[in-house]
Amino acid sequence: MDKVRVSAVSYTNTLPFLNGIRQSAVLDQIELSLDNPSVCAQKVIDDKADLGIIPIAALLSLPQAHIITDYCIGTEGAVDSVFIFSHKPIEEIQTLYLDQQSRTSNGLARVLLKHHWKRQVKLVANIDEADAYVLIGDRTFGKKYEVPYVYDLGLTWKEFTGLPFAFAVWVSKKLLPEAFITSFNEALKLGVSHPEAVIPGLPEYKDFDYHHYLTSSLNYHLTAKKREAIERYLTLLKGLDT
Ligand SMILES: C=C(O[C@@H]1C=C(C(=O)O)C=C[C@H]1O)C(=O)O
Repeated sequence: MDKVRVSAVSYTNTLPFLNGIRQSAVLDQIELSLDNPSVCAQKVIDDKADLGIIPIAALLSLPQAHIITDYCIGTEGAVDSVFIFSHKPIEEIQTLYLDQQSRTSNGLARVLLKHHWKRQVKLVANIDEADAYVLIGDRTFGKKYEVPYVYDLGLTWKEFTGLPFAFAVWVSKKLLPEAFITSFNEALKLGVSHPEAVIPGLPEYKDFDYHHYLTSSLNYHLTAKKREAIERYLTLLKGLDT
């Protein structure tokens, strides 16, 4: 079998998965690249990767997608790395700047603004012109104490729907061999069973607790409730364009 080209997210949230993969024999069967989430999605869409952990928003562009593992980048509430940061209270914002590295959270911000906060905002191409902006991943670490108004989108989704959330799932366009899928899933299982193992050596951020982030804020299990959340989110996202 040719090596399976895998695109994984280059953020701290994915390190537990990578740790499991690196301890597994499946490592020899893959060619790994690390990309921001938007690029992960594009690589799978363009057949430049066979498997990726891709933003769920991109599932709308991948009708033939197979979600192939029991794991995701998810949360049961506050995720602590997906935010709308704002100069004003959310009730007053008129303009929003989206994160160029994100697909899911950009959509989530738009869904929540419309349906939860009942706001109509204009998307702007320049962050300096925006009342508020979406930011995801490591670039948010420690920043929530520096910005006047901060909205955690995992928490807001939970308040809106009562559901947990999955931001990204492992997806292939073509069905991969069963034996490979089993080994890959086992490797991920190993990695997420000790998420705190990746902490030593990570850069420190003021006011940011990796242990809490990796073991409590993030939740890697793709449960039935998270699958329900994905369906709900995709329906709401599709409705935004009509
Ligand atoms: C929790 C996160 O989940 C992510 C958010 C994504 C998105 O908005 O498209 C995609 C993958 C994940 O990295 C995060 O990046 O902080």
